[in-house]
Amino acid sequence: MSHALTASRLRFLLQLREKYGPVFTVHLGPRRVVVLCGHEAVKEALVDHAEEFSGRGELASIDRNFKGFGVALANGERWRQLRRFSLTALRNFGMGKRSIEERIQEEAQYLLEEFRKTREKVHQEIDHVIGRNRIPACEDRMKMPYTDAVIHEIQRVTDIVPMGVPHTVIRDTQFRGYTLPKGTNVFPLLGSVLRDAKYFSHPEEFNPGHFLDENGRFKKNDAFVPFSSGKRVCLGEAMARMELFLYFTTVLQSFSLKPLLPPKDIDISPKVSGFGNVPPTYEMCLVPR
Ligand code: HEM
Repeated sequence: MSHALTASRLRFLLQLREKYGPVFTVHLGPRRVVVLCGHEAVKEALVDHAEEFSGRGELASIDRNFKGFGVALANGERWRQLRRFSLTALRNFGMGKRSIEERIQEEAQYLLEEFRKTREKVHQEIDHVIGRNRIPACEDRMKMPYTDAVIHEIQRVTDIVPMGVPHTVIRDTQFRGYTLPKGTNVFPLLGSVLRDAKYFSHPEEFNPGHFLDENGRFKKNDAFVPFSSGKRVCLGEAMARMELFLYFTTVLQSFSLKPLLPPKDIDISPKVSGFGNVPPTYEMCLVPR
């Protein structure tokens, strides 16, 4: 089992889902892991049973360094206090900007080809709402449903944390007729939610229409969970979403993005795919508009 998981973990787990349904158990060596697939199972666990599923599971590759410290990997009272403290700190100081900008740059490049098709409409919306004479502001987002939908779709398709970050149940928990003993690890497969065919009409395609109604207004989608959900939901979500918006509109206000290769020759498959999807690097031209 662990060999198959190393080779292509996510694909393998999704194959098991075909056979066993959206909730099943795998054994990773001595470790029992309950895997959750699709919007309904993930929401039922992380939101409807938020408290029980709020523990952080094991992440061998980084546990060695963190040793249970740090808000993302801590549990129990330490986690509660760190989370409260970090939220307040983020609100007060607006931290985390640099790291998020780096991620945004990667995502923007990853989607270059698909983005080409939608670029014109984003440019039009920017020119109409913001113009060329001032820098974009947070409030503009509400008036720019198409751009907002494009950014949502980029996050959905790039799917940067496809297997979620492991959780544990903090006490014995009844879930869909199963008993999960306290401490059972849980993988919420966020990628399977972001491509849940019940919630996205063309899950494998890049289509901003997934987030627009027939009148072109922004349409929320419950299965949009790149930041996960429930008590462990990404602490930086609000900041990251604002940064994404400001970064994209600021770049596209002044530039057109041009790939160096014909779009059909650009390989957008991730360079590494495990807990994170790491996009390949690209070269492109920023042409002043
Ligand atoms: C596009 C950018 C980002 C994405 C897609 C993302 C995604 C995620 C995901 C999937 C989780 C795991 C949630 C879970 O356990 O179910 C997470 C946790 C977390 N994220 Fe983010 N994140 C992003 C940016 C940020 C930023 C900018 C910050 C800090 C300012 C941040 C801070 C955290 C922290 C502290 C946790 C752990 C929360 C906890 O365990 O209680 N993230 N993020």
